[in-house]
Amino acid sequence: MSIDTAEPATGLAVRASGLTLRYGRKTALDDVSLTFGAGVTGLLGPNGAGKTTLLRILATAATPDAGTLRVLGHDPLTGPGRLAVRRRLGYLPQDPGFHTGFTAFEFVDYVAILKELTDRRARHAEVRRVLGDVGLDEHRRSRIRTLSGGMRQRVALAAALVGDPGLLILDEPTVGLDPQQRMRFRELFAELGERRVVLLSTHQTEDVMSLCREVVVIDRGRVRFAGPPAGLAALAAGRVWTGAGREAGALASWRTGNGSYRHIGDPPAGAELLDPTIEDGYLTLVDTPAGGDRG
Ligand SMILES: Nc1ncnc2c1ncn2[C@@H]1O[C@H](COP(=O)(O)OP(=O)(O)OP(=O)(O)O)[C@@H](O)[C@H]1O
Repeated sequence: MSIDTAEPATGLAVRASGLTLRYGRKTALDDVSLTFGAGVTGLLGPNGAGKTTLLRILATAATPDAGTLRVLGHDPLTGPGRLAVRRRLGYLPQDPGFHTGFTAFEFVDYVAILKELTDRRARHAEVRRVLGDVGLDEHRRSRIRTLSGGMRQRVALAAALVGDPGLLILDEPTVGLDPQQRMRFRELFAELGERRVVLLSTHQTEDVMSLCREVVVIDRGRVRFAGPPAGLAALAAGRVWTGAGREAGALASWRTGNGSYRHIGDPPAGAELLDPTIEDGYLTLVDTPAGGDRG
């Protein structure tokens, strides 16, 4: 795929090598190397894994203690490189820091001004376009403080989409959304990923399955997996089975809707094996308490 945001020689949009970031004694990212290009890349990992820290570095909101980085062909660790990346970036942070007295329109317009959209008419048309894309056109005059959590999330996404940036970095964009909206957002992200670079962190393995070309799993600051979603599921091949009751030796076990149990780990001889999902692959990678029961 030819995309104006990727490096012509490699087709890659982001190349990170040896990224390390410490908060005091806590190492949040530990020698992280990864590359990705156009399309939607998912970032999975347990709470505290380092996802937000990594996204903040890629979005030029944090500086690593060590490592090298190329984003859209620029080095964001230099002043000019940082500016060039920021001009082509849409970032949805975990905590967008709204001015809650603003209306949805005013907030997105404010972000559009910061993004250097100077022509008023064209800017307002762009603000209406992105509010429409996230299904908020009717609520554009509502003050943010009066909107629900899911609607605020949509305002934040609209702000990230302003100016049609070549690189979108989205920190848990579907959190707090109802199933209909989540579906709608998946469609939107898939469409954006056709001609843009989209990196999104999520706890939803369904998002990854339905959307992502590549998935990166991080745990305790380190990359544990990088590859296509099917490759993540394949990690659990031969390690998922079903049975009538609990199994103490399983890595994780849970009761499913039909009353049977699904287990991950080393199956006993003669076990009825199941096709693994991405979630199964993920659970074999990240630490789960032995015999962990997810209800
Ligand atoms: N400003 C900070 N000061 C100290 N420690 C921090 C700070 N920010 C993050 N951390 C720690 O760094 C680690 C990585 O945090 P990060 O927010 O990147 O994880 P995450 O994968 O995004 O988690 P979650 O899924 O819960 O959002 C965690 O142990 C966290 O407690």
